[in-house]
Amino acid sequence: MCGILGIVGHNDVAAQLYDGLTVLQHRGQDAAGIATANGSKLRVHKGNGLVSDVFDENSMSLLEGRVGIAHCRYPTAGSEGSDEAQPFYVNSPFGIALAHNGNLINTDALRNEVFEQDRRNVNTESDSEVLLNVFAHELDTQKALNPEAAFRAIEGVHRRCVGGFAVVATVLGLGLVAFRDPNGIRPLVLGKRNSGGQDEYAVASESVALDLLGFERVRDVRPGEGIVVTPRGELFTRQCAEPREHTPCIFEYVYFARPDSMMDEVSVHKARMRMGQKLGEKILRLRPDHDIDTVIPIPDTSRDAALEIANVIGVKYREGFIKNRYVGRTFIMPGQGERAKSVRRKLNPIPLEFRNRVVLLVDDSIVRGTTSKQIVQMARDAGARKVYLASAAPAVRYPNVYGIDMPSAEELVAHGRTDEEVEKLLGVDWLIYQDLSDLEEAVSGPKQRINHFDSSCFNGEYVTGIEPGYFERIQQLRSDEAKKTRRA
Ligand SMILES: O=P(O)(O)OC[C@H]1O[C@H](OP(=O)(O)OP(=O)(O)O)[C@H](O)[C@@H]1O
Ligand SMILES: NC(=O)CC[C@H](N)C(=O)O
Ligand SMILES: [Mg+2]
Repeated sequence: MCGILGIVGHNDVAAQLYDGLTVLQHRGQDAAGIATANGSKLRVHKGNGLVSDVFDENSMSLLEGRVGIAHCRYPTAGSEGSDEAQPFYVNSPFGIALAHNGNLINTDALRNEVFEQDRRNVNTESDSEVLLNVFAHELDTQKALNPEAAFRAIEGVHRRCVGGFAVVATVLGLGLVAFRDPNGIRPLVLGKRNSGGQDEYAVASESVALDLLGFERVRDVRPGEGIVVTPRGELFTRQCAEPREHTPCIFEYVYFARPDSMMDEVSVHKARMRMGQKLGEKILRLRPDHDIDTVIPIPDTSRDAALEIANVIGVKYREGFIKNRYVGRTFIMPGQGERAKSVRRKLNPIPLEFRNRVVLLVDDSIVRGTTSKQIVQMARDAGARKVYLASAAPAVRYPNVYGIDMPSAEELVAHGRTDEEVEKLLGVDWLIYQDLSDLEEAVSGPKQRINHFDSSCFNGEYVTGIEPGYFERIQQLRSDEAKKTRRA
C-alpha cells in the first residue's frame, strides 16, 4: 500500500516531498523515490530502503524544480528490487515520471498490448511501469500538450487499466497530473496552500502529509477524476471516467492509514474507535458476565479500538506489550521469515500486566496469524491465566488484489477454516471477530459518509470483477513460496 505525494510550489519542492514521505512511511518501507521537474529536465532519485536511507544531502541537492512527486513502496507486483522502486520515468512523449499506489489486475494483457500495439518497452515486472506506459501512449496520441490532453489520456487509462490505482505524475511542459481509479479504491486527497499571495497545491495518499506541510485539505480526489496543476499554480479538474459506485478499500481504515488522517471525509481515528465500540458491544452480547481482567492492545494499530473496547466492557486498559520503535511494520515486510522474526524483535511483554490475569488481547486484524500466534504465546509465558483475542476486523479469508499484498488465500490463517478452527490454531481460549456489517457501519459513521466498500478480503466480492484463472496466476507469482524461490 504505497504512499504517494505530488506538489506544485513556488520554490523547489524536493525538501517538502521528503518531509511528506516521512509521514507516509507506514504505507511502504521497501523503497522510496522523488522526481522533480525543472524546466526541460526531469530528475529522479530512488532506491531500496526507508526514506531516511534513500536520500542524502547530495541526492537532495540534485532534485531541483517546483513540480515534483514522491513515492514509498510496499510491493504488490514484480520484485522488491531497486529497479522497481518508483517513480518510473519515460522520455517520450515529453518526459514523464509517475508514481502509483495500488495494483492492476490486467497487467499481463496490458503488457502485451503496450508492446505490440503501442510499441513501447516495459523493462520490469512492475504493474506501475505498465500503467505509466499506457498513460504515456494515450498522451502521445493527443494533438497538444495541455490539461485537456492530459484528461483525455487519463480517460484512456480508465478504458484500459483495471484495478486499484491512485497516481501522481509530472509531465514536462505541463505540470502535475493526478488521478484516482473509477471506484476510488485507493485514496487520494487534494490540498491547497497560499504562499505570498499565490496558490500552491499538493495531492497525497493521506491528509497527514498535507497537515505536515501546511496545506489545507480541500477535498478528496473523486473516483475517476483527473487533476492537472500547471507550474504557475493553475488547477484544472475533470471527471475522466463513467461514474461507478464509490467503494474505498476498507482495509485502509482497519490497518493501513495513520489514525490522524482523514480519508474520504472519514477520520481514521474515529472509525477505529467505533470499531472498538461495536466489538465491545458484541463481547457484552456474547458474554454479559465475562471474566476479562484487562484489555491489552497489540501495538500499534489496534490501540484506538482496544481503548474503546475496554470502555464499553468496563475493564481496565493496559499497555502490556512494549514496541521497539526501531522495528517497522511487520505485515508489510516482503517475506514470511522476516515477518515472523520481526514480531518477537518488535514486541516484548511486561509480565506484571499478565500474571494470573484473564487478558483480552486486541488486534486490528488477523491476516496470516504471524503476529497473534507469537503474541498469544508471549502472554501465556508471561503468566496469563486465560488469553482471549479480539480482532477489530472480521476474519480475512480472501486475497486482496487492489494494492495489499495478500495474494494467496492459502497463506491466510482463516482461509477455509471456521472461527473455532482458527481459535484452536492460534492457541487462544476465546477468539472474537468483528462482524463485517459492524465494521462497515463503524467506518461509515453516524453521518454515513460512505455507503459501500471494497471489503473483498473479508467477503470475496471484487468490485472490478476478476478474470478466470487470475487468482491461480498471482498465487504462482506472488505467494511467499514463489517469492522465496525467486530470491534463492
Ligand atoms: O496476522 P498478521 O499476518 O500478523 O497481520 C496482522 C498484523 O500485522 C499488522 O501489524 P504491523 O506490525 O504490521 O503494524 P502495526 O505496528 O501498525 O500494528 C496488524 O496491525 C496486525 O497486528
Ligand atoms: N502497494 C502498492 O501500492 C504497490 C504499487 C505497485 N503495484 C508496486 O508493486 O510497486
Ligand atoms: Mg499490528
